[in-house]
Amino acid sequence: MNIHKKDIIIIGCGCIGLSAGVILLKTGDYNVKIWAKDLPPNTTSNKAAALWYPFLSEPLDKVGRWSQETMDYFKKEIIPLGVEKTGTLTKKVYELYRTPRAQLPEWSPFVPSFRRMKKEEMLDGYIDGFTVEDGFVMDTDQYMDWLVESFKALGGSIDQREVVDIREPFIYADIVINCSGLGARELIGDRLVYPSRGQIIVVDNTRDISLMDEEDEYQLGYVIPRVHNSVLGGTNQQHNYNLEPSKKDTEEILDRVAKISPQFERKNLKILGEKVGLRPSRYSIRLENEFMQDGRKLLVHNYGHGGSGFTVSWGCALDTLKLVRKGADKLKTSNKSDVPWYSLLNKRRSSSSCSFVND
Ligand SMILES: Cc1cc2nc3c(=O)[nH]c(=O)nc-3n(C[C@H](O)[C@H](O)[C@H](O)COP(=O)(O)OP(=O)(O)OC[C@H]3O[C@@H](n4cnc5c(N)ncnc54)[C@H](O)[C@@H]3O)c2cc1C
Ligand SMILES: CC(C)CC(=O)C(=O)O
Repeated sequence: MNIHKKDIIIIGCGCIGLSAGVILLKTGDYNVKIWAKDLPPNTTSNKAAALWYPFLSEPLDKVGRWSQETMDYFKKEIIPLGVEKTGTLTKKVYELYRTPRAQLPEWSPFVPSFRRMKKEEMLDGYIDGFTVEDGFVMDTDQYMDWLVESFKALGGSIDQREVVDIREPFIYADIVINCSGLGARELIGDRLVYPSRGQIIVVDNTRDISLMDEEDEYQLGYVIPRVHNSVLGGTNQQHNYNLEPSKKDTEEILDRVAKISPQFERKNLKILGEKVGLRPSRYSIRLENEFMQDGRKLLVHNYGHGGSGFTVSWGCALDTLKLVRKGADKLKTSNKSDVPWYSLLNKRRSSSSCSFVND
């Protein structure tokens, strides 16, 4: 531990916490520890498809910028390392519609390669669609393992521990980054974050393009070919905490992808497994500073990424670094005469729970 560097504790070891940790460590200015209740492969992140595609996350202008910054980061820092190392493949992304779409996705101006699909690219039964020529897809477990390895190689350390009181990590560090995903509901009492249950089916590899029929944002039909297998999806069931795969959902997903193209009919597929994850949904991704203990401690919130955690991860990590730099300069130094803050713990417990500021 280098005493000239500021200590930072990140709560959360999903794609958001790990990406933030890598960016902070790359500056050389911080000692960074991750504290997390669940580690890969037992995080929501590990249940993702995962495709670069902004989905179920707001605000769309910021999601557009974060998605483009993430795409740039993947192109410069991850794709060149090779698919064997990171499990990441560049992938054309197609979104198909059976009805005409007047409205382009609001994030599209931020993605130069975004365009409407040409007639000749359409599949039977579809009359409109969009494509992103330079998207990418990750074999999620392999990518998460690479993220953990990268974080540790930069000097980061990971403690598997649950944080019951948000004030606890501040005993050890003046700066804490809250990347707790859905856990923010309990950790800081943010009832605005809620689960959107997603179920996927892992199958033997299919044809080499990503296809999504998003006619209905709750009953999704998508096929995402990855390095070692393909993912079929999906569901979007709000406020549903069930982590067990549902037979009914599997059947309905198989029916939906069969409608995309006959090649995805059940008889042509070999099912390898099913996964369920609870997307940390929120009306708006929370990425902001909160000063604690009379301005002596800095809590940076980075949670609520819904269906886009991987798609915005590096853009949000770069903004987290900006927030840390901005916030650290404003921190009041604790002087000796101060009452040690943890002696307020009991007093504090009798007052209202941790408040949080809406965006
Ligand atoms: C089926 C499915 C498919 C998806 N597909 C895609 C996709 O194709 N592309 C895409 O971009 N996104 C996709 N997503 C969304 C993506 O998975 C999420 O947005 C992302 O995983 C959120 O990352 P996170 O790090 O915030 O959360 P998580 O991965 O849930 O990590 C949260 C971490 O915080 C820890 N934690 C929480 N509370 C506490 C506490 N009190 N104390 C200590 N630790 C705590 C947890 O243990 C965990 O380590 C998909 C999601 C699902 C479910
Ligand atoms: C292909 C994507 C729409 C999948 C996704 O982001 C999700 O299911 O959350």
